Amino acid sequence: MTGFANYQREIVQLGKDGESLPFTTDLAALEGAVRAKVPAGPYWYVAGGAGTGATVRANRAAFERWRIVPRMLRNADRRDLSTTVLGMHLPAPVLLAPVGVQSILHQEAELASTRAAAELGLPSVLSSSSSRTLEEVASAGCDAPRWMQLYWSSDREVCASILDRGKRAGFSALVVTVDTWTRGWRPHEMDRGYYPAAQGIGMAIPFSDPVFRSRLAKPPEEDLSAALEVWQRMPTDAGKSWQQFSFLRDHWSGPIVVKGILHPDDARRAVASGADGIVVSNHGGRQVDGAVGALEMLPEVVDAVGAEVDVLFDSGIRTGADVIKALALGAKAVLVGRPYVYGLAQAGEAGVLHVLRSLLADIDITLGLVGYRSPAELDRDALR
Ligand SMILES: Cc1cc2nc3c(=O)[nH]c(=O)nc-3n(C[C@H](O)[C@H](O)[C@H](O)COP(=O)(O)O)c2cc1C
Ligand SMILES: O=C(O)C(=O)c1ccccc1
Repeated sequence: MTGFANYQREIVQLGKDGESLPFTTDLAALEGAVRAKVPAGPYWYVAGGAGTGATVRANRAAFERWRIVPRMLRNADRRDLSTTVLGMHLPAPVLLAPVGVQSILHQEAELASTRAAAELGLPSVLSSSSSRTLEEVASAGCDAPRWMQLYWSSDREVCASILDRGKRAGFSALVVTVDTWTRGWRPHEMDRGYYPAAQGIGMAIPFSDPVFRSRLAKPPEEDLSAALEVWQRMPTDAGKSWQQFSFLRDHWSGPIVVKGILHPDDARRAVASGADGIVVSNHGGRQVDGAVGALEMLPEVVDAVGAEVDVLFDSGIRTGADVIKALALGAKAVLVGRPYVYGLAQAGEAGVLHVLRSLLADIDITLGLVGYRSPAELDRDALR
C-alpha cells in the first residue's frame, strides 16, 4: 500500500470507534451537500455552467464512455503516484485548478485552499481573479510549488507588473487562460443577479497593483465603480493572436502553460508559439454551451503535441477512476476545480484537505486494483 490509501484506513477506524466523518467521501455527491448549505447565489455561481448546462453534462458523459479494464496478479500492492510536470516533482498527478473569488464561499479563501494543497505537496494555481493578493498567498507559509494564472489584459504595463509580482512572490509557472476573454452566457448568474465582481470581489491582484492604481483618478477603496470600469476597459482579447505570445515569453522567465485548448491545431499553435504545457479544458463547461466534452479531445491533443510538451487535463474530474482515465488517455496530470471549492465551502482548509485526501486515496486504491503501480504505466490499453 502507499501513503495516500491510508486515508481509507483512518476513515474505517473512525467507524469502528462509532464515529463518522462530517463530510461525504463521495466527491460526486459533494455538490448536493454544498447546495443544501450555501445560499443560492454563490452556489449557482460555482456549480453553474454556460447556457443549458449541456457542456457540464458532456464533460461527465465523456468519462462515462470509457471503461477501465482491470488487470490481475501484477504486484500492484506497492505503488508510487509521483510524477514530473514541467520539470517539477509532484507527489501525485493532481493540481488545484485556478478558481476565482473563493471568498464567496469561505473567508479564508485561497489561503485555505493553497495551504491544504501544500500539506499534501500538491501545487495550486492561483487565479488572476483571486480574493487574496499574490503576496498574501505567498506568505501563507507553503512550500509546495505555486503556479499563477493570468487573464491576459490588453494593458501591457499592468500585465507586466502583475507577472513581475508573481515572479518575485515565488510563483514558479504561469498558466495563461485563453478560453475566457469574456464570460460565457450564464443564466444561473444573470437570473439571480449575483455578480461578485460588481462588489470588487476577485479584484485583489489588480487593486493591489501599483501600475493599475496609477491608472485611477481615485483609489478603489474610495471609488469602486470607477476602478471596476477602468479594469473592464482592459479587455483580455483586444488584438490578441498567437503572435502576441512573445510578450508573455519576454515577461516571464519560467514555464508557461496554455489553459483552455480543445482543438489539436490550437495545441500545435500554442506549442509553436513557445508554450511549455497545455491544459485540455472547456473551463468546466462554463464558457460555451453545447461544446464537446473536454475528455473527448484529450487523445487528439496528446497525439498532436504530447511528445513535445506536458499535456494536462481538467473539466469534470470527480473520482479516482476519472483521473486514471485521463492519465491513460495521455494526460501527465489533472486539475480539479469545483470539488475542492465545495470542500472549502464545507469547512475551509479542513474541507479542502478532506476532498484532496479522498481523491488521492481513491486514485491510489483504484490504480492498484486495476493492476498498475504508477501513472507512467497507464496507457490506452487500460481502457475500452
Ligand atoms: C467558480 C469558478 C471560478 C473559476 N475561475 C477561474 C479563473 O479565475 N481562471 C481560470 O483559468 N479558470 C477558472 N475556472 C475554471 C477552472 O480552472 C477549471 O477549468 C474548471 O473548474 C474545471 O472543471 P471542474 O470544475 O469540473 O473540475 C473557474 C471555475 C469555477 C467553478
Ligand atoms: O467564473 C469563471 O469561470 C471564471 O473564470 C472567473 C473569472 C473571473 C472572476 C471569477 C471567475
